[in-house]
Amino acid sequence: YSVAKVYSDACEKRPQEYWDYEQGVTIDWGKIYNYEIINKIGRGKYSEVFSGKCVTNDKPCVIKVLKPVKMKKIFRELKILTNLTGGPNVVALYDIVQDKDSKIPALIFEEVKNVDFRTLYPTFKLTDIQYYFTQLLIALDYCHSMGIMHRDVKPQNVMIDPIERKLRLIDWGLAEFYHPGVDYNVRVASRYHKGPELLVNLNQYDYSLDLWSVGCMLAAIVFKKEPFFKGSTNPDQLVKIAAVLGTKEMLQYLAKYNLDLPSEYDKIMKDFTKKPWSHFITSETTLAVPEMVDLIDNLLRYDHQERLTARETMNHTFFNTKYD
Ligand SMILES: CN1CCn2c1nc1c(Br)c(Br)c(Br)c(Br)c12
Ligand code: NA
Repeated sequence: YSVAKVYSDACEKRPQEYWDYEQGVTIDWGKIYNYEIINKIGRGKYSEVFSGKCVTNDKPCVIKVLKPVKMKKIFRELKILTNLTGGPNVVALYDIVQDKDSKIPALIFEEVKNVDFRTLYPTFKLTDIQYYFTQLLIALDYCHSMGIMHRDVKPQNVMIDPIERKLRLIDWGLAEFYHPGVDYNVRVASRYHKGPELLVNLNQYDYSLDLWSVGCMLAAIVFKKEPFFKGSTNPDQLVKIAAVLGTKEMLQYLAKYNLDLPSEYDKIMKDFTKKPWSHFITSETTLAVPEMVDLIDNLLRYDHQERLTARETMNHTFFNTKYD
């Protein structure tokens, strides 16, 4: 049994209609003809994404056309977006429209002039990491305080416009409301950013899952290894984590929660010694200052209960140190 260290009552202290998306959502549908598609900018498992224009005010927008999935999942994303929109560094939802014949909903968002992380991150100095990760943590502390886990934090879902120094957390399609004691689906997040809890079927996870993903993002930037844990399959993802955090430590983690190592690991798990973070420091990793290494060490913990919360992370010495 595991309960979130913070914000465990965020949903129960709000009215049922705040978090209960099962009973459907009253959608105030906008007009699809108010929006023009300009071109396709992305496609995912659950959606196709286009740059667009709002014809009433000539403002650029992003149009996320949902692929036909269960209405329950659509209701969940809509409820979460309407609860969070307007919150700090959460992508703003402008409108919800429906394609007449296909009935498929499309979400209209504010546009972020995003620069791809593979291009942007290598340019980061310590001051940029301090600035942008503070903005990301503000978004995460906000959604966690609103009783919502994002569950898909990764560079592809963090839009950054370096000109305006604007950051927006996007893609709330896997986000979920947190209730203590609920067993959640472990098939969430994207492989390289999946927390150990998802890989050992610890279903009663919480907001701290998102902080594992933040740790993965920081380690990849600072140790110049994108992604930091690169599993070829979900089971291999845990092997890659154990190769760094240690196998003995993993077994101690499993024992604490009375979990057995799922059988798919029998043939692939090896007996790894825990690596000190100094193992990843080279003459190239100039960003790996002691405060950053300590921060990563306090995020990349097997045990989700040991990880820093979003608020604790923002208050870590790394963010309060002046680097020239
Ligand atoms: C695949 N790409 C590239 C840029 N970009 C993509 N998906 C986006 C979504 Br969903 C939103 Br909402 C916003 Br805002 C931006 Br910008 C997006
Ligand atoms: Na989105």
